[in-house]
Amino acid sequence: MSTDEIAREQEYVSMLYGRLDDLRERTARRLSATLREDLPSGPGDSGQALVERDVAATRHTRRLAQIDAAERGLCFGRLDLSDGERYHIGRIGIHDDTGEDYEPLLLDWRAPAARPFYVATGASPHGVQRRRHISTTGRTVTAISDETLDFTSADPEALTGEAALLAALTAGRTGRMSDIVETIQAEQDEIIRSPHRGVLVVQGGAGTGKTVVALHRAAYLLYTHRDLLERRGVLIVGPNATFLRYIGEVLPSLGETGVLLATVGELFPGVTGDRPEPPAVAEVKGRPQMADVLAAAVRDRQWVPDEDLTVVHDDRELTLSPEICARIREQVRATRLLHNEARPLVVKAVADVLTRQYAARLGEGIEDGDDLLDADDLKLIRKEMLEENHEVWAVIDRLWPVLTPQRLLSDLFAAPGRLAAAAPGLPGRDLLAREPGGGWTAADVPLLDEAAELLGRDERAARAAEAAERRERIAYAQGVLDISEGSRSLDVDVAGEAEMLSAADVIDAERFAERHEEGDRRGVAERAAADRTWTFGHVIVDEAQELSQMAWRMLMRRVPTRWMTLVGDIAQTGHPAGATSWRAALAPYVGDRWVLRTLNVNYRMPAEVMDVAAGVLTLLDPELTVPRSVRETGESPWQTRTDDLPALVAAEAGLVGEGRLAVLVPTSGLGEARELIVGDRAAGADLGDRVVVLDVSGAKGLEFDSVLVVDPARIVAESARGLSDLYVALTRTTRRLGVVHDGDLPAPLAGLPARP
Ligand SMILES: Nc1ncnc2c1ncn2[C@@H]1O[C@H](COP(=O)(O)OP(=O)(O)OP(=O)(O)O)[C@@H](O)[C@H]1O
Repeated sequence: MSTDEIAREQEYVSMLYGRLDDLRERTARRLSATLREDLPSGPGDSGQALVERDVAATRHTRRLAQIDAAERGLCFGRLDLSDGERYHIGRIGIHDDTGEDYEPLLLDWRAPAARPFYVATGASPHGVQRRRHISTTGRTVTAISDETLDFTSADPEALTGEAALLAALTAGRTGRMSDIVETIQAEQDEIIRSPHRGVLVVQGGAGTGKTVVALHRAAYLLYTHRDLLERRGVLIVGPNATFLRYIGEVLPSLGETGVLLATVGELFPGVTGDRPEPPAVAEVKGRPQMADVLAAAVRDRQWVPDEDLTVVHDDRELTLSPEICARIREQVRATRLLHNEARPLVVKAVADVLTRQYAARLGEGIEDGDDLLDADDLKLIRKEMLEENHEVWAVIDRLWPVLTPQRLLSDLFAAPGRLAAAAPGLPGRDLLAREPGGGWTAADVPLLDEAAELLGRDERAARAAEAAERRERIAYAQGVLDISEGSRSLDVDVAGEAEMLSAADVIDAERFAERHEEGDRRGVAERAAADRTWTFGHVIVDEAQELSQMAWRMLMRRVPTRWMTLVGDIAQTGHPAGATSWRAALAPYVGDRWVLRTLNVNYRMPAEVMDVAAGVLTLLDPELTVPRSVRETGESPWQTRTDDLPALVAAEAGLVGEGRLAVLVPTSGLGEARELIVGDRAAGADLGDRVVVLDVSGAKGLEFDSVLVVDPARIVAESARGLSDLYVALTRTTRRLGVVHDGDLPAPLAGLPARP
């Protein structure tokens, strides 16, 4: 490329950076003006004004974040169209606001007009004559590469911007995923921009870009449907916390914040499902039958005694017979109210029975005793009974206890009798037995969510919690007013200051607290994370094949519109409760109403590694398509037997220089391997480190410059879906692959050459 051409692009790119600087400065000025704005002091106005000011400040802050995120690689492409038009493509849109026409100077990559940059081919040029990739370092243009689109280049398998793509794919890994806006491929673009408003399933082999495509789809949808999605939020579900950290920077680098990233174990507010548990137990908990088990467990807590229950009120013994208890239970159940919501009816029914009995006792032996008390007297007796008699409440609590999801579940797991009653025919039921306490597992979380659905709100507790929260807010507001009052007295020596009204003069703590309630200032993601009943605008699930049926039920409740993007690979299912077919996993929720897209090009592994992984894939399922690699490295995967793993690891780490090395070991040997290699059983999972030691489930979705797979035969033998785990392990590398064993190699690895 001629230096003149680079100089011309440099001029344009410098102009764009100049505009970006202007934009940044203007937005920062707007933000500070908004924050300095005086609020009206009239009592009725300031609440609304405060909310409006917050909305404007949030908008400016977000815009500033987007501008900052666009600094690196602001402009990366140019389209020359056959009609003579020319567009530069970049991370955000910039318009010429000095002229009348508001000409686009830079097209946001997500704008419809930018699409040909990703999808135009010789066979289908979309009006494009030339596509140019512009590389920059800082604000300096360092290279330009052009593709001319004509029918002589009509290869259907052609890659878009091959040089730029290969440069991205061969770059060393950093332990963090990067965005791919500069090199999105046509098959990926189709998914990112899909207009489908229901369930979109993206099936793709290892390394086909499912994760990165899902994240860019989130950015695209936020751009295209900003109003809706900023209000309702976008949820991205990933397989584990390490993975969420790995992908955590992609959306911020595209200027998008405020998306909630969570694992299934984090979707029940107030609980973190991170207690370890054997896969066989998680499998039982993930079965769809658990929904019936929980429903039965709730019914089981609605008790009818075998014998009379007695309570003493005012020295008189009152009884509730089993028949009366059964009748109350049937009548209350017939209302079909949820358990906690129905409890006030039980309270009322029990109190009525006991009050009538008590009144009858009072009247015993007195002529016309039945009519001794009028309705008001009965009301008073009932009130006293409920306010003062703990025995009455103890009986109600036995007949129909207030249940939290946590209490229902821990009581169920702790009592074999309760388990047997709720799950009479459930194979593997005994595996569920567990002492109370000790935290929750990821598989417990969908069960807690299901239980919350079955139990409903305990109105009294909810009102008490709301009242407590309100008292706290008022106390806080009082504190704020006290401070403003205090600081005023410090400032009075300024002339005329004493005449100024302070907040405390015009508003009391309670009203001040109310104002703060009006606009909940937390971001959408934060509010959604704290609210179990929040429903999202869009939900993206990565490694979706790993979700159990109970987890699907929970997720579906979070997105009643079913607008979801599910990405995964059926061949990589490792969890024993995970999916073996998309159809089976989704049928209960959407029937056949879902759309499938596949990704077939493997961007991660070189062909040499893919060849080895393909052997495992074919064994797993001969029907599955082997993804096509886009490059070769000339480095063959190898195998070795060694007693000195640390020395091997050190040698391999030396070969990848600044890159990342992962040692993947069987789960049962994880602590031992970490001790051996990094000197600490609890360390070795920090992706910022040059060497990490993980088991296969911990490496799901991640990638490294080099991978050592240790004891593959044990990896296969140990896990529920052994070959799938081996496939995952072999497909984590972008460059080098070594297999370490003690003489026992799974068949597809038997032909590997010895370590050079
Ligand atoms: N168009 C692209 N341009 C540059 N890099 C890409 C492109 N598509 C994918 N990649 C890179 O390929 C690698 C694999 O992508 P990703 O992790 O999204 O694949 P995956 O299908 O989720 O893999 P797996 O299922 O094996 O975890 C990543 O490094 C990603 O950045």
